[in-house]
Formats: sequence, C-alpha cells, structure tokens
Amino acid sequence: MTALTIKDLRYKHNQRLILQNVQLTLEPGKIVGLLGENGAGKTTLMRLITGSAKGQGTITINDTTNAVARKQQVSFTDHLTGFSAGMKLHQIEQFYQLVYPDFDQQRYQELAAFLELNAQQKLGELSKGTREKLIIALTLSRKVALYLLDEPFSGIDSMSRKKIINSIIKWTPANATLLISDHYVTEIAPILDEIVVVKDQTIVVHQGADAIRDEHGMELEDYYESLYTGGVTDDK
Ligand SMILES: Nc1ncnc2c1ncn2[C@@H]1O[C@H](COP(=O)(O)OP(=O)(O)OP(=O)(O)O)[C@@H](O)[C@H]1O
Repeated sequence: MTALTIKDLRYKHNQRLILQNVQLTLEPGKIVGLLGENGAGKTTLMRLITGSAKGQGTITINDTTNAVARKQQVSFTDHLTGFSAGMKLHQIEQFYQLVYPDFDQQRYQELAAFLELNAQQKLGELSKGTREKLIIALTLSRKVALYLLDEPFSGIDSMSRKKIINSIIKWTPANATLLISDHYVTEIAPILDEIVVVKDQTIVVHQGADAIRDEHGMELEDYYESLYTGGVTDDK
C-alpha cells in the first residue's frame, strides 16, 4: 500500500493551466519536502490531494480514491478558513473533536503545551507565528495516513522553528507520511527523507535526500537551487 498515489493530475483555474501531468507516489512512513517557487502550485497540489480543489486525474490515499472517503485519510488545515476571529482555541479544539473521529485529544493537549498555545486566546488575537503553531497542533493531532503542512514555519521565530523541526518526527506517527512545503530548505533538510519539486506546472524531481547527497554530492538546498540555475540536469 502506498500513502499517496497521483496519476495524470491536471488542474486549471480560470482557463489557466496550473498543474499538468503530475505523477507522484509516496510510501508510508516518509517525511517529504514539497519545494517550489512562489506560485509554483504547492498549495494547489495540497488542495487537490484533500479534494477541496477538483482536477482531472486519479488521487489515491491509502487505497482510497473516492474524494469524500479520501478526506478521512488526510489531515490538512487550510489556513483555518471557516473559523471566526472570536473563536477561542479550546472551541476550535472542540470542533475538531466533533468533526474528526480520529482526533486525538491527548496528543493535541501535548502539542498545545509543547507549542505554548493558550486555550483561552481568540483566533483573531493570535500572531502569525502562533496561528501557524495552532495549525501544526491541529493537523498533527488527527490519526491519519497522510499529513500535509503548507509552509508551517514561515511566521515562526527561528528558535521556535528549530525546536519544532527537531520534534516533528516525534509527532508524526511511524507509518504515516508527512508532506511539508517550505522555503527554508536548509532548516528542514535534516528531517527530510525525500524531496518533491514543483516547477513548470509539474513535478520535476522526486528523489531521496540521501540519493541526492550521494549522486550529486550536494546538500539539498544547493541541489534545489541548481534546478533553477541549470547546474544539474535531471531527466526524472
Ligand atoms: N483559487 C484560486 N484563486 C486564484 N488563483 C489560484 C487559485 N488556485 C490556484 N491559483 C493560482 O495557482 C498558482 C499556484 O498557486 P499556489 O498557491 O498553489 O502556489 P504555491 O506554490 O503554494 O505558492 P507560494 O509558495 O507562494 O505559497 C498561482 O498562480 C495562483 O494564482
């Protein structure tokens, strides 16, 4: 069984082609970096995986292809849209408990403590970084096959970021796969098993982190940069 299989995915928005010919297979138990420039289509790909955006092609999570059933297998908190600014964090937690049978309250409490979230604070009062911490806590508190984190660290200060990155393996269940988009490749590089690069409307690279280091003799960030400067040709 694979954690995620995408075949021949194509997505248009307002007549504009955003993604095409996307093929991807992710095995269970991997931490995968989803890389790409601004506007490359990383968030769109995550929305297509969860079924909140509709494209052409087949997406299978844990053997489930049907879009409704698939939603139960993947955890993604899309910018907390749908929650009003006046909602307190404990109310959002209660909502998750109600809506997701796989929501693990104890895990949420542990994550909330680790991330220093205040249950009495209102969503609208949160700083950008604290909001991102809440998204991380909510997303990782479900028990699913696939977790998606979309640029989870962009507003978080560097000390907290290091602390969270170092612990993310601990918070991801052993057989689950975590797809994490980020611009700070250097920081997340030590925890990545694989990278996926979205460029020119498709996935141009899907390779193991160790294979990149071995084959190209480069650190992930240098390899990633080389894709834009023409330093490495990759036929994949
Ligand atoms: N619902 C939508 N409304 C407007 N534009 C959209 C929508 N969905 C996708 N797009 C367009 O699709 C392209 C990909 O956007 P997306 O947000 O997926 O990129 P990204 O790789 O996540 O970028 P970033 O790193 O800046 O977050 C952009 O050009 C964006 O304008």
